[in-house]
Amino acid sequence: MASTLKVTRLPENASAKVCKVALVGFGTVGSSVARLLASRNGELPFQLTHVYNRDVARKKVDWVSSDVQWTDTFDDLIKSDAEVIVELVGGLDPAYQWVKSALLAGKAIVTANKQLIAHHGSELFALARERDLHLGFGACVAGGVPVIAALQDGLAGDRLHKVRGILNGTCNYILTRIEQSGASFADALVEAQKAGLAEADPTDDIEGYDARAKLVILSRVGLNADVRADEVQCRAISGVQQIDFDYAHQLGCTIRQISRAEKHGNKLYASVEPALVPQTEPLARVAGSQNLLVSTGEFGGETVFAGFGAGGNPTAVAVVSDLLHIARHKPREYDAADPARFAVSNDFETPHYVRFVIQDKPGIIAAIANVLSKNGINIDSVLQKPGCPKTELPFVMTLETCSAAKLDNALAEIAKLDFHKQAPFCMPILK
Ligand SMILES: NC(=O)C1=CN([C@@H]2O[C@H](COP(=O)(O)OP(=O)(O)OC[C@H]3O[C@@H](n4cnc5c(N)ncnc54)[C@H](OP(=O)(O)O)[C@@H]3O)[C@@H](O)[C@H]2O)C=CC1
Ligand SMILES: N[C@@H](CC=O)C(=O)O
Repeated sequence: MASTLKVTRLPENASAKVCKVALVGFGTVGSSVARLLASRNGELPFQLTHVYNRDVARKKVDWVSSDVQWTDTFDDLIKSDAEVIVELVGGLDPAYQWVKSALLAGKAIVTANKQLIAHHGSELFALARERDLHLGFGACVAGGVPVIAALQDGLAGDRLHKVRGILNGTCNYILTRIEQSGASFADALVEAQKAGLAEADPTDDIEGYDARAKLVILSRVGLNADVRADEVQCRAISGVQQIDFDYAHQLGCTIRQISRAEKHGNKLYASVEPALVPQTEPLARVAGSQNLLVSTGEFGGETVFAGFGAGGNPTAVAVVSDLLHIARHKPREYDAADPARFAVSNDFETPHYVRFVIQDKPGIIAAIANVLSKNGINIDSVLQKPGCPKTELPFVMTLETCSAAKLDNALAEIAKLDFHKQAPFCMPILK
């Protein structure tokens, strides 16, 4: 059956049909949305009516139409005739209260706030549904890459059971800068902040909380699994050192922050952590602030989505696309069915990479091997770069497939041995 393509054109007197939009937050994304709307003035059916920000006077710019009202009183928006409130402030407080009060006042919402949707999505979707209002959140995951729409609509015909991806542009930027030019972690983070990629508090990026919120949203939308963010284990990328890239390359791999969720029976296996990725995988070729998501379905197999996952302009595209969706469509049910509650585990079975930094002496490998073997874990290889100082010697063991929980137990015991100069650093190796 041929599929149909609906082409929407604005009528000549488009102003009669414009949708009034108020922006909440005029930072990286908010100002990029305003810029995009100004640049496409006349092409898009929107009129920007308000810009809200704290201490708004310092935010004013001359390229925004003089009709726009700049305010630092949120209530002005609630009382206004704006039909859509675009929340681009971030965080839970006061964004949650603002979005809720806007829905209660009959305003549609578009947000890029993944923490808000991960933590309060169920309640806000229910409220929007009850009031027949849109709640667009396409910008919450993967910036300009339309993964929410793709999982929700494009792949709705499949039964998805796994999503795996690079969901944080800041971490990917930092890791590729360390890998490609030997930049320090701190310098690469400052660059990511200057480029408008990082969260207001970059701990969210580095510790994995940003990617975790995105994974929770994807689990809900793609896997129909309802899990809480605090149930998903995160490990920071700050433990990754230049030497890990050297060893990873020797193993035919690179290192990326990987977010993954897999349904097995009534359990959702989920984690966000740095991992070794074989160079042959599409995930290994993702550079800078790009994101990539691989979804796996029972019928359609693997589907890959990639593009810029952070930054003002790509995210503004996702926001404006949600606005267009609102302008073009009636509100619709977000969930075909409410997602089911899943127990969460991080106990993936994978091969692992463990880096030790030790004060050298005889018997170290034997001592480590002894603990591993007691825990039923098999060593695959031992790598040691020549020429490192014996007083602070880094070497790596790769381990055959074993449970993450079993390895954690073994490493807790190994960490008590007396030769460590740094705590052992462990990453899964993706299969
Ligand atoms: N940057 C990106 O690449 C992406 C960001 N997002 C999400 O978009 C949202 C906005 O991010 P981004 O634009 O980068 O963040 P910014 O920090 O650049 O912008 C946030 C804006 O909101 C204002 N603001 C923050 N808190 C308050 C408050 N309590 N009252 C009034 N104004 C407030 C800030 O004002 P002030 O200047 O005073 O701090 C700032 O202008 C976040 O939810 C983020 O996770 C999503 C995808 C990509
Ligand atoms: N800080 C986030 C911004 C986009 O969501 C990231 O780096 O991916």
